[in-house]
Amino acid sequence: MMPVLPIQSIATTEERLHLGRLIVLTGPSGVGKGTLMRSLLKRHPELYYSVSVTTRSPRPGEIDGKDYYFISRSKFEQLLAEGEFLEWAEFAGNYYGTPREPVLNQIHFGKLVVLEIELEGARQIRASFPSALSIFILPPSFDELEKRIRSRAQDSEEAIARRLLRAQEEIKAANEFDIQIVNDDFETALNDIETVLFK
Ligand SMILES: Nc1nc2c(ncn2[C@@H]2O[C@H](COP(=O)(O)OP(=O)(O)O)[C@@H](O)[C@H]2O)c(=O)[nH]1
Ligand SMILES: Nc1ncnc2c1ncn2[C@@H]1O[C@H](COP(=O)(O)OP(=O)(O)O)[C@@H](O)[C@H]1O
Repeated sequence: MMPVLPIQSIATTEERLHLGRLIVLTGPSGVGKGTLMRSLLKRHPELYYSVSVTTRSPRPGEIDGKDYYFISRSKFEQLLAEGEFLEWAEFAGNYYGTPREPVLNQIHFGKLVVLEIELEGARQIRASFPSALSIFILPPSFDELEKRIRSRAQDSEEAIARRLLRAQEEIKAANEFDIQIVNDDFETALNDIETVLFK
């Protein structure tokens, strides 16, 4: 049997990353990142989706440990101080972060790891891991983006307004990322992502 070594003793963070691949999916809130991600995972169960930590309250139907790890602000700040996040950001009044170790371990074992994160976090990943592949999802129009956020009907009017304001800024950053995909027709966008990842 192969001896099981702690990952930390095998390689540095950057060396570990070169053994697998890190994919970043970003774009404004409501553009369809989560829906695309769920379909992608159904079609490709071999992908590893990194479950984020957040201080936002769970929405109806969301499951702790599956959609997010829901934690308090003070716990988040403690984890942050302990260096437990690969990246993190404050978005619409809440903290979000990617747990470091599970992601690095999966990459080390050769998995394709996918992060679905907002702009600031995506920028941090680009800066710390230049070998990561980043995909920016664009809406067909701003009006359509607003419709999608409203149709979800799970956020307060204030939260919707904050997301829309932020979305305008985020869309301007699309060109910073390796690939831009417009999520107009859902199947087409999903196929485009698959082409980037697997072909
Ligand atoms: N930086 C960062 N952003 C995250 C993380 N997890 C989720 N997000 C982003 O935070 C934003 C808000 O997420 P959420 O509250 O679930 O709302 P929704 O994506 O609009 O449904 C989205 O743009 C997510 O992609 C994370 O770990 N780090
Ligand atoms: N291509 C599409 N056409 C129409 N509606 C879409 C499309 N993609 C996603 N949606 C819808 O838009 C809303 C926001 O999608 P969601 O995945 O929650 O976005 P995000 O994770 O980027 O915030 C959902 O109601 C979803 O069903």
